[in-house]
Amino acid sequence: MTTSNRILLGVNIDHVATLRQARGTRYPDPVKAALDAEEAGADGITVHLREDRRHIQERDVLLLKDVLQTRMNFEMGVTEEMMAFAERIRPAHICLVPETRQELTTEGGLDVAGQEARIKAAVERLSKIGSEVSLFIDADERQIEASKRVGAPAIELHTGRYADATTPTEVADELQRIIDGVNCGLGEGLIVNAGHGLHYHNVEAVAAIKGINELNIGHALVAHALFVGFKGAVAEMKALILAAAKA
Ligand SMILES: CC(=O)[C@@H](O)[C@H](O)COP(=O)(O)O
Ligand SMILES: NCC(=O)COP(=O)(O)O
Repeated sequence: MTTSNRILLGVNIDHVATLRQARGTRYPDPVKAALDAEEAGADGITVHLREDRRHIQERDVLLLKDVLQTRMNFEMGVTEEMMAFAERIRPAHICLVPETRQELTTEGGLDVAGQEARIKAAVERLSKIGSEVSLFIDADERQIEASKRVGAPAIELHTGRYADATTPTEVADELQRIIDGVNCGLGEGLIVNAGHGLHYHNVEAVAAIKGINELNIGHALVAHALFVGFKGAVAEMKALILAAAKA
């Protein structure tokens, strides 16, 4: 079981593309944001190519594939279209996420336990191209154990409920759920990542959980970048999570 306090920052650049798509312009370019993020200390770049293409486009992923110095974490729904695209791109990491067109954002984790055969087949197929496959799931023992059974080497725990919690009791309960999930995942021998809805005011408690490998953060970084620039936003977040992990 890993109890290292080294923690990685995966920078999600989806919402740089959201701004571009809002006007159909060429700017801001998520590829430029990715390169700035790397210069500012990002350990990897996360992109979610949604079925509805509301932010990231194929063009972005193809360019990133050629220019990234770190590694790509490619988030995708479990569809034939995305499986074929991933096989073409061969990203270092693939995170399988649940997806619906109507949702405002990724509202819950992938139901691995409810569709083990389908997810197992996807994990096996994507592992063949050399990608490390992770499953974006709720911090729920049933889902974590199912993730292990389907052969995924990694999981990413959905921190959205923690981020949305409003009362101190709710926040404490949701944080405890994540802590239990991390320990359960590590106990199963999985690499445990976490993300969604993390920002400058709620990230430290999650970064302080021993054994978390990587936090994927996007929306808050893009928002803060409006005021301090993308490099500044990434550097601030990186400093915050490293300090919390060491404390
Ligand atoms: C899976 C995940 O948590 C991120 O990809 C996030 O979903 C990106 O933002 P949107 O959900 O707004 O597309
Ligand atoms: N997988 C979570 C992610 O990549 C970033 O989510 P958010 O910080 O944009 O909510």
